[in-house]
Amino acid sequence: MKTLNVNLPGRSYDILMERGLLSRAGELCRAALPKASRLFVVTDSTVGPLYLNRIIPALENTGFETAICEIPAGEASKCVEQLSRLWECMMDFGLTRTDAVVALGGGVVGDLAGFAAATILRGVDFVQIPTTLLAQVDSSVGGKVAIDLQHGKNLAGAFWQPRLVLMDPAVLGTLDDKTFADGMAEVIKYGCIRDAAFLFWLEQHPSRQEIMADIEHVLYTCCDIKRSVVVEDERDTGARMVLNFGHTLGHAYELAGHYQTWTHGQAVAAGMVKAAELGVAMGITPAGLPERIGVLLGCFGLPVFIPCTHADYAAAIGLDKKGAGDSISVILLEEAGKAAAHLMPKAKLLEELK
Ligand SMILES: NC(=O)c1ccc[n+]([C@@H]2O[C@H](COP(=O)([O-])OP(=O)(O)OC[C@H]3O[C@@H](n4cnc5c(N)ncnc54)[C@H](O)[C@@H]3O)[C@@H](O)[C@H]2O)c1
Ligand SMILES: O=C(O)C(=O)C[C@@H](O)[C@H](O)[C@H](O)COP(=O)(O)O
Ligand SMILES: [Zn+2]
Repeated sequence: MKTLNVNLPGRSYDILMERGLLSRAGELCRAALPKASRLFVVTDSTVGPLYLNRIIPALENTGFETAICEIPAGEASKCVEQLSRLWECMMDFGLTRTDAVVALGGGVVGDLAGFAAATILRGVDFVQIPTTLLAQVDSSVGGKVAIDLQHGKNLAGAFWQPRLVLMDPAVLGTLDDKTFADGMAEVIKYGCIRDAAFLFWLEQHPSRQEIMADIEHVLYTCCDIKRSVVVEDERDTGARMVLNFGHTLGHAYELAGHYQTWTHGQAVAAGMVKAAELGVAMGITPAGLPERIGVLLGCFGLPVFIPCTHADYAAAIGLDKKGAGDSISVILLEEAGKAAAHLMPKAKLLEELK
């Protein structure tokens, strides 16, 4: 089993990766949650029918009492109505402060269940069991939990670290190609921002089949980068901002498509290419890098361009959490494998996007 530790003071936790780990969820949750007797399992309408029959017996066989809450699959569930439904169901179940929440699903389930855990009874423990590639390489690690508001993406949330992250790469076998590709957008992001050798390795393995043949290497590399960045800057005030490469513009594309036309992974893909082009125009990113990233994204069927109005760009820039007054930190590539935040006036960024 591969293990990484997210070493944060008072809330350090392990990320465990191994094929077949789902069946060992009971013993592993028991070790991480010694005081818990009840586990509130949140999943979605696609993942539940696929994997609950393995998780629930594993949890109950180690003495946990469980309740299940299934949300409709999809981004629309990252909303205040589903959050409130989870809160009420947790109270129906009799959840106490020593109990815990289990998020079994993709980034939507993890973000929503994590925020419910952060807020119910002023905070209970939670465990992430990510089932998409995106959730395994990114959203299950680092403690950003949130829901979307009508104004925009992830606008109500918290920093609330899980007690344990359990990754079973075997579950990726049931993903459709489009959802697998969404995860590849974030995988490619890690190569762009922190690891030129990994970016090169991805270029030598440009298909789902080749990635899956070495999936433990991919999960470990991405989670190790995320772990190191989060440990340096848990609250996203400096170093962590590089994880947002492609996201300011990506969130604009998600907003422009009302969170239905473009998935998060697709929007981030196009956002990374646009941010790289912006970097070239500003003399920060080497020429040719946007095309290089675009070719790799294209190998997985990800979009390299998404049309967006000036008004949608303006709205997303105004809501971006990297904003400070009239300025915003824009994440640009200084070379392949090296990203940095550049503070600039929001008006100048908007001008550059014209
Ligand atoms: N918290 C963070 O740090 C962070 C990081 C990146 C993304 N996110 C958020 O994550 C969300 C996107 O996550 P996502 O791409 O996992 O989307 P998702 O959770 O909507 O999952 C995508 C689809 O795959 C299905 N699915 C999940 N696991 C499956 C499996 N093993 N087999 C078959 N189908 C499966 C789901 O039911 C859903 O229909 C966005 O809301 C994004 O903002 C958060
Ligand atoms: O963990 C982070 O930090 C990230 O920025 C990871 C992103 O991939 C993720 O999409 C995150 O949810 C974006 O957060 P936000 O602060 O831009 O809402
Ligand atoms: Zn993201």
